[in-house]
Amino acid sequence: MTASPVTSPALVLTTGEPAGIGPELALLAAEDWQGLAASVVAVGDPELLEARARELSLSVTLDVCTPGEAIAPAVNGRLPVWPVGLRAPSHAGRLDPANAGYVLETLDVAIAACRRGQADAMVTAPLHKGAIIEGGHPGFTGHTEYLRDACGVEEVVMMLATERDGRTFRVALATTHLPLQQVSAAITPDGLTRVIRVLVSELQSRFGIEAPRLLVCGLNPHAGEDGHLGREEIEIIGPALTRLRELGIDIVGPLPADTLFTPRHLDAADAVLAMYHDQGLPVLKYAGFGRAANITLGLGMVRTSVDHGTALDLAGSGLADVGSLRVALDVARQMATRVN
Ligand SMILES: NC(=O)c1ccc[n+]([C@@H]2O[C@H](COP(=O)([O-])OP(=O)(O)OC[C@H]3O[C@@H](n4cnc5c(N)ncnc54)[C@H](O)[C@@H]3O)[C@@H](O)[C@H]2O)c1
Ligand SMILES: N[C@H](C(=O)O)[C@H](O)COP(=O)(O)O
Repeated sequence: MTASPVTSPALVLTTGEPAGIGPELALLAAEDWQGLAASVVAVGDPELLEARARELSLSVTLDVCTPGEAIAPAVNGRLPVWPVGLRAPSHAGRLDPANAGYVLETLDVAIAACRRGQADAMVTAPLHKGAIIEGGHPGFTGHTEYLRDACGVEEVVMMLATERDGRTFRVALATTHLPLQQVSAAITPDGLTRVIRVLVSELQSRFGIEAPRLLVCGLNPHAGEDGHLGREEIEIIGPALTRLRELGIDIVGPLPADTLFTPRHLDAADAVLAMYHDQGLPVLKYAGFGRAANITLGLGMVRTSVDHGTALDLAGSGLADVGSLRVALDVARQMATRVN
């Protein structure tokens, strides 16, 4: 059955780590939605949000409502909220792992709303992974993996996107949140094949790119220097890409990562696949920090997030930049408008 396009999607926005900048960014976005053609509801503790609005003299009225009510179109100066109660009092800049369950509950509420079709997309403000782990969830590594498990899918892909010289610059990751020491072992032919299939399929269905061209990074310096500086390119990455090319996927690589991120290569590509977090994301964030969105592909629903973390050093100061949250909201709106 062909899905019908949604013209003004409903977005559910989780407000993230309560001691971080997430709550104030949700309020800042709501002060002026900048014409966002969507309905939006935030998920979080209303008293916390009220307190942050007061402390920062933000002119936002909270409308506390329940998930039973329809999500209302975004109106400047108003923030509808589905209430979730803090587990412990929260102070800007001071983490308390006792609130780990609160943060995860906000995610569960948003996931449930998307899965039952009440929301068309979820947008997440930053959480603090360490606080969740210390709060009794030792296996937690990030939204991406939590959402993968909650949605019951085998593979998801983290992709960050920003605008660069009038084009969209996208960087996806073959591996996400794991120690560097474990990266090489985590790169397998099957894993790479699954990641690239998800990436290609979602670039087609969610972004309307009929035949995406991918650039794939090598893992080692100079893509292994013909095996003299590492053999993953010869034994794992290269053969996996060859098989995918035989299936008709347009892939270039493995290329040396140090020179892949130059206009000559990037201008002809729809996305870059980096082998690990800090191979790809520093480049993307250098190009567009504060103007990028983090997108989880392969969930069967739309999820976007900001390009930054909890910024505990800025929480409560009013100095945090709301730019990336605005981009994350708008990318979610666009994705939910294209496919639902
Ligand atoms: N989407 C997410 O949930 C997400 C994304 C990235 C990091 N994190 C988590 O956030 C926590 C802190 O991570 P970190 O310290 O590496 O990165 P961070 O992004 O919180 O902070 C890095 C630097 O960027 C600045 N910064 C961040 N957001 C900003 C904003 N909106 N405006 C202006 N300056 C901003 C901070 O002040 C700090 O100097 C970690 O637990 C990390 O895992 C979460
Ligand atoms: N890797 C992300 C970044 O650097 O922006 C960040 O840690 C958030 O990841 P999740 O969306 O999985 O929490």
